[in-house]
Amino acid sequence: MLNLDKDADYQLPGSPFLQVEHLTRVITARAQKTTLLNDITFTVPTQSLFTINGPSGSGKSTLLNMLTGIDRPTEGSVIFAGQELKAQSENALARWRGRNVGIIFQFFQLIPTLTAIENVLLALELGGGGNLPRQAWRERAQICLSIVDAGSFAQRLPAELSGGQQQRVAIARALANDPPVLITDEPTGNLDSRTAHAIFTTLANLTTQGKTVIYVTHDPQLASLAQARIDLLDGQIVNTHGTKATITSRQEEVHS
Ligand SMILES: Nc1ncnc2c1ncn2[C@@H]1O[C@H](COP(=O)(O)OP(=O)(O)OP(=O)(O)O)[C@@H](O)[C@H]1O
Repeated sequence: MLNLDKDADYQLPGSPFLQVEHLTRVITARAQKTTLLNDITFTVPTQSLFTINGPSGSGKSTLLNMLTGIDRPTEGSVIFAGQELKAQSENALARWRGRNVGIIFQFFQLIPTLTAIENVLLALELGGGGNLPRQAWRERAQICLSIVDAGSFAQRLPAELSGGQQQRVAIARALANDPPVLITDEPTGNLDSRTAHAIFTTLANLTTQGKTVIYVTHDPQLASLAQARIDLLDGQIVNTHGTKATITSRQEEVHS
């Protein structure tokens, strides 16, 4: 199990929270090899909002699955708060994910028969309650909803909420166990542009509360609002901003 050391250097804003080194993912099917990711190297600064941007098919989801330990690299490594992910067993990775990573999806994936606060409480139940005693969970769930301006929706079912409101509840759910990092896959892809910007701002504000947010999007305009980002194309990094990364196609180190 990965235990985060609250005093370690990676907790300082701007230091690397996540390091991805020479990551390659190759799939072999019927004797044919397909390279989905090719020699990806970058770092995500602690307490930043970091975007991974690229068009459909560029490798964003493949990369996310490596960052969350759902899939394993063919070569290279993912170093999360100083510890390499692939060194752990599947069970240990699943437990680690439950405690350390809040995941937010494009289609919210709230349980339709549970109210907003019950959805957050379920995350506490599944994630062990973030080291809080059970009697403190309801208060914690309400705080998480309030942090993302969803406190007044606590007793509503998902069907009684707009898309943006549902996504706020989903962010509250991701915060429930107080993970240091939130990973979001096209969280605004299903929302109109005004709501998308509001959700982006909400996620960006969480960096001031100690969270590192990794935000995957195909929207270059939203991506450009982030403090740091990489742009992917055909499984390679083609552009980078605000972080140390290697542009694969040119094979050069960039410090910006
Ligand atoms: N299991 C697989 N077998 C073969 N090819 C795959 C597999 N998974 C993904 N791919 C291919 O790898 C490339 C990257 O896919 P990926 O889903 O990571 O892209 P993406 O940027 O997330 O796209 P989108 O924005 O449409 O979700 C695509 O060309 C896809 O067809």
